[in-house]
Amino acid sequence: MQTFGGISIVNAIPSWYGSSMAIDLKVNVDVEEGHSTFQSSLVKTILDYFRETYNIPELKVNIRSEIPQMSGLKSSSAVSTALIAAISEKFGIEVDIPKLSAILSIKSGVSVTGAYDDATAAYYGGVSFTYNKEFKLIKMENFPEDISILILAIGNRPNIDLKILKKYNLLFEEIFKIALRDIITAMKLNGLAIAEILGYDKEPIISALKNGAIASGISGNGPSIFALCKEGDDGPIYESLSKYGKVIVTRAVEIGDRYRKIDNTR
Ligand SMILES: Nc1ncnc2c1ncn2[C@@H]1O[C@H](COP(=O)(O)OP(=O)(O)O)[C@@H](O)[C@H]1O
Ligand SMILES: O=C(O)C1=C[C@@H](OP(=O)(O)O)[C@@H](O)[C@H](O)C1
Repeated sequence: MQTFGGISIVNAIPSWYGSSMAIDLKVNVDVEEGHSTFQSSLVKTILDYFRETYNIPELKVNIRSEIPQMSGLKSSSAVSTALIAAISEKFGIEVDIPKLSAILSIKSGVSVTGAYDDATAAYYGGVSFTYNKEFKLIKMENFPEDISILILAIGNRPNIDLKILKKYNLLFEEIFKIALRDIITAMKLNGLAIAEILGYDKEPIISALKNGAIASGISGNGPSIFALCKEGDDGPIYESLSKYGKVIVTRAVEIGDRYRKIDNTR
């Protein structure tokens, strides 16, 4: 089963309201009967849930991922929705895939709110707007087509105290309201606020903005940085971000792209 990584529009930790967009970094997960030697805490929690609830046999899990881990690019939600989808398809079990992903992400300790915003975007594609406290999908829409997305992909997030974000609930609830009508302004405000609050180096962000980015900031809890620009304007931004590390140029994934790709192979 294929799902997608993503970048943040609004981080859901402060106010439970979150928004995330799917990008073209793919995760593919398949399962077969057998035994896995190593399982991350997230994978183990999902397998245990299905064994205990539906009495399925032991499974070997094969994960192929283009998403750097511990980087704020939604690796955990992409892996968890893809694994839940692969298991439910193999055994004909009907579940709400993004909701179960959120519940088991909290249980396994990899997520604070369950990241239902990330799970819906990872699974359906497009841009999600959610209220994670109630696993409520407020709306989904597509990202503007003529925007390029650059990512300074930085992995191995340092140990940061995420509880501090809760103090800023009113600010992020306001950013979420802005996101409902203006995704790009909200991404910029959210990305800058997260950088300030969590104490990340703002130099690459400032440099991207000076070189023509219409928005730049931290994705998720960081440390990865995104920059957006009009298609064709990416050259100077790419150069400026490259001074700090590996830059990925990617595109937004539209709602239902996964199904269109499957259809194309027929
Ligand atoms: N490619 C992967 N394979 C197995 N488990 C993964 C993978 N990516 C994420 N996870 C699980 O999710 C947890 C959190 O991953 P992380 O990369 O921090 O996610 P995010 O970028 O969504 O914050 C990891 O500690 C691991 O348990
Ligand atoms: O743990 C959580 O509930 C969340 C973690 C963040 O994402 P990352 O895990 O990608 O940092 C955030 O953007 C998301 O809205 C909610």
